[in-house]
Amino acid sequence: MNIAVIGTGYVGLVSGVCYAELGNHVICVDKEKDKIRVLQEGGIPIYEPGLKQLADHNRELGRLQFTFDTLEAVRQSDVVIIAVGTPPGPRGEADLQYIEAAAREIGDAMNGYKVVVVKSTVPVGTNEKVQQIVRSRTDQVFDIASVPEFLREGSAVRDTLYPDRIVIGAESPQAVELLKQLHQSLTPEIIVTDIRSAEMIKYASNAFLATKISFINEIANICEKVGADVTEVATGMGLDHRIGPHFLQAGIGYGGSCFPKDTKALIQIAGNADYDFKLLKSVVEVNRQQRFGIIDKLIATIGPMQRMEGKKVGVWGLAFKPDTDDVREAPALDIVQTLIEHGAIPKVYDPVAMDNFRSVLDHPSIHWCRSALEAAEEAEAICLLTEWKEFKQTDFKAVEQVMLRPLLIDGRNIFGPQHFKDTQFLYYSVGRPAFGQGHGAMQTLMG
Ligand SMILES: NC(=O)c1ccc[n+]([C@@H]2O[C@H](COP(=O)([O-])OP(=O)(O)OC[C@H]3O[C@@H](n4cnc5c(N)ncnc54)[C@H](O)[C@@H]3O)[C@@H](O)[C@H]2O)c1
Ligand SMILES: O=c1ccn([C@@H]2O[C@H](COP(=O)(O)OP(=O)(O)O[C@H]3O[C@H](CO)[C@@H](O)[C@H](O)[C@H]3O)[C@@H](O)[C@H]2O)c(=O)[nH]1
Repeated sequence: MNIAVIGTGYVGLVSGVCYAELGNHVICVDKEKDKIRVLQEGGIPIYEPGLKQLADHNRELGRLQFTFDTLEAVRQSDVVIIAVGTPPGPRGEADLQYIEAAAREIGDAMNGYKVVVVKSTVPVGTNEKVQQIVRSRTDQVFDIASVPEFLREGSAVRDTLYPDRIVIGAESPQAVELLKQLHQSLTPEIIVTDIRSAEMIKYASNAFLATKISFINEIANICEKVGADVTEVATGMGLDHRIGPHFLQAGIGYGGSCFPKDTKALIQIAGNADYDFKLLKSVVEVNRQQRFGIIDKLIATIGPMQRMEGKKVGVWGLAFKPDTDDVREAPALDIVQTLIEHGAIPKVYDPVAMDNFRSVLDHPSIHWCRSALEAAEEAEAICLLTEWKEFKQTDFKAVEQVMLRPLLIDGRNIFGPQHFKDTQFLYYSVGRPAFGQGHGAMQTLMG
């Protein structure tokens, strides 16, 4: 099949590469010329494990191309996939300007029957809007379909090649048939729905996962007060098949380009339909507060924020999750900002997200470090915000030597007591008892 993908970001690029891997001819389009130039020269503009090898392989086979010429790409294709961004507008609603522009460009390029697929996450009714826009600019016959994307950054290639399910929202049997053919080798779990339900499945899935995270984070907060361990609680809950073990990892809450924006967009979608989505509003509020639990623990150990002036605090991890360079809505942005506001000196380190972080939050107080150890030097505390594998292998005896005070506040619960048994470390995490020297401090925290 000949496929054009409009928008070569995290979703468009991974999807394009994977569709090529299935044997299709794919041409990926983007407006950002620098991005396309990097891709045309054999590079990959994002950090995503396994993507470069797969892209190289398909480039060599001549099945994968990159262009900024939408007209040319659409004309060569039977299926046109829209994967542009749908960022949050001022009230949290999805901003559809990129979707609408892409629809206009596709309409202008139509030269025969095509299926136009919306893969971007869009509010219910958007596919109909795309259909109207394309229709208003061409007499050619075409069909529209919603095929929402469920990949996660950091495991995007695997998620795309081995998805739990494919959702096809379409009315036309011809479009359904073509899209079933395109996806049939990926999974037997292909569900065909009406377009509006497909659009809703995406938001409902993300909102549900976000709810699980905020739920376990509230349980963690209660565990801290009553002296229970949230990791034991989550294990015990997760063994019930009706609950399942996934997305019960307590910590500083969810970030990223999807959960924060999609939960707020669904609240707006509900509001526009005159429905007050109270549960989801609480999920968002719990998540907003959760990241500041790190700051509360710093205060409980180092002292009030007024006393943070000039104190160095190591920050391990800036990306919103490991194995990505994406910092969109990363908890680290709020935490580093709060440290700066109180006069502290954040010494930050991330294996891949340093440049992206600096492009969003640059400040003279921030020390940009080349290693986790450098970020720990002369620090009063380390805040671990992203569970990168390299942090799990830390030699804490070496880290202890370079810190002013061996204190680790782990926002992702990645360590156990054995990591600190031969050290002077005081260790805090989320929803678990403290280990090490400072049990007294934990009692203070628990009030
Ligand atoms: N990032 C994820 O993990 C993920 C997963 C599932 C779904 N989604 C959804 O997929 C969509 C895309 O997300 P993303 O993270 O890939 O966004 P992104 O910002 O990484 O990429 C979007 C790309 O579209 C390009 N673009 C915008 N208008 C264009 C146009 N008219 N023609 C060509 N290119 C254009 C931009 O330059 C950008 O490179 C969003 O709706 C998002 O909610 C994202
Ligand atoms: O138990 C958990 C699981 C995740 N997280 C956090 O939740 C956020 C999102 O993580 P994850 O879902 O793994 O990454 P995303 O790439 O944001 O993927 C989500 O958002 C995508 C965009 O819509 C969807 O396609 C995916 O299905 C959905 O999982 C990250 O900050 C994680 O640290 C937790 O705090 N606890």
